[in-house]
Amino acid sequence: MTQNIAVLAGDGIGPEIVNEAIKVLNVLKQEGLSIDLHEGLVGGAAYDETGSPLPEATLALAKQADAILLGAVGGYKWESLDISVRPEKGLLGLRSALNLFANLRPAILYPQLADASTLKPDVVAGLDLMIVRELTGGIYFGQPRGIRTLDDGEQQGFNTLIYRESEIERIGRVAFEIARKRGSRVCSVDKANVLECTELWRNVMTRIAADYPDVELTHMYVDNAAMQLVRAPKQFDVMVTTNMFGDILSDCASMLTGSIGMLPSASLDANRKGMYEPIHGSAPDIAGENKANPLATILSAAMMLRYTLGEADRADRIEQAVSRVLDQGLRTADIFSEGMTLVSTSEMGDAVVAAL
Ligand SMILES: NC(=O)C1=CN([C@@H]2O[C@H](COP(=O)(O)OP(=O)(O)OC[C@H]3O[C@@H](n4cnc5c(N)ncnc54)[C@H](O)[C@@H]3O)[C@@H](O)[C@H]2O)C=CC1
Ligand SMILES: CC(C)CC(=O)C(=O)O
Ligand SMILES: [Mg+2]
Repeated sequence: MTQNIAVLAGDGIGPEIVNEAIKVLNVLKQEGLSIDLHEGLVGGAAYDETGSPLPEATLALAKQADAILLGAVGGYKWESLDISVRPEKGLLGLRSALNLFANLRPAILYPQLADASTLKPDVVAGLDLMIVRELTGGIYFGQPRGIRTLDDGEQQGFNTLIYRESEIERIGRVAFEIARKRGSRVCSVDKANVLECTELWRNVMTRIAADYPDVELTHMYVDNAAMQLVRAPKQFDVMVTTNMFGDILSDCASMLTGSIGMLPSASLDANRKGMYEPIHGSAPDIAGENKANPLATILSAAMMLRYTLGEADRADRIEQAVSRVLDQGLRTADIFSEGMTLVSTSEMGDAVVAAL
């Protein structure tokens, strides 16, 4: 049966990087992968065209699709309108509407990129950690929120960090299940010494750990976790954490692998329907220059094949093709080092296609 993929390229470098992932998917399609790609508008591009960053047509397309491939949203032009990423709008609206609560962000060091990592080669060699980030709750969604004017005329900004036990439990179980297939260790990251909401997070993680006696659970405060990530990242197997902590820690972890342009992600609902996107944003500072790294998006397409489309072998092949291209010494600017060959976004995509 043909599976339908909604392709939402978005803004900034979004269309450039998604274009390269589409090239890769089209090669697989030509050799028998049964998928149809359907493009839709999201973010600033959608706002300019329709007046909404998440038009009804896009939401319907995403809901009907078997999987979604997304580039990135946002940019200077739309920042003041806060339209592209806020809850109920744009990207966060999409994640919420589709109940994509489980965000998997693997940080894997390709050995060829050891010299691009911000850490010393012996500290990162063999790095393979999975950040499991809660994606539809926490402070990015909590109510009340806003900016209000106080009686004395001063403005006050406020947000709410809020989690129900059931929200914590379901993301915790995702992390434990993933750990079972990996190194059997979960580190739950919170700020339970200061924030009651994450004290509950810690309690729930401890409670459900009893159902996974084969998995070791540890807890770590987020400030220490940030430090440990850049000190000795190989101590971690699976990290599970809240929406905002996971957002920040995954950007941090990306640099251990050489660049934020290397980290893919899967955002899954309870049935493993998913949206797949690089962890980075729309990079307006380099948009339109054909120099963004498309590998995170290509690797996100591989995750889509593995997690939602049931095509693990083809996912493996994409990952192997990426590895081969790195073996050839091809590097976009963000992962470039002396002696390597500097390539553009589209040249990198072409090279992955050739390696396939
Ligand atoms: N998932 C999404 O759609 C996200 C959207 N955003 C939005 O993106 C816009 C820019 O946000 P920033 O904070 O600048 O974060 P960003 O991730 O877009 O960029 C941060 C830095 O990383 C670089 N970078 C990012 N992706 C790259 C790639 N593939 N290859 C090479 N270099 C890359 C950029 O050039 C920039 O210097 C904002 O409007 C923000 O709201 C930010 C994060 C995620
Ligand atoms: C709208 C933001 C929460 C997007 C982001 O930074 C991310 O998902 O990594
Ligand atoms: Mg982020």
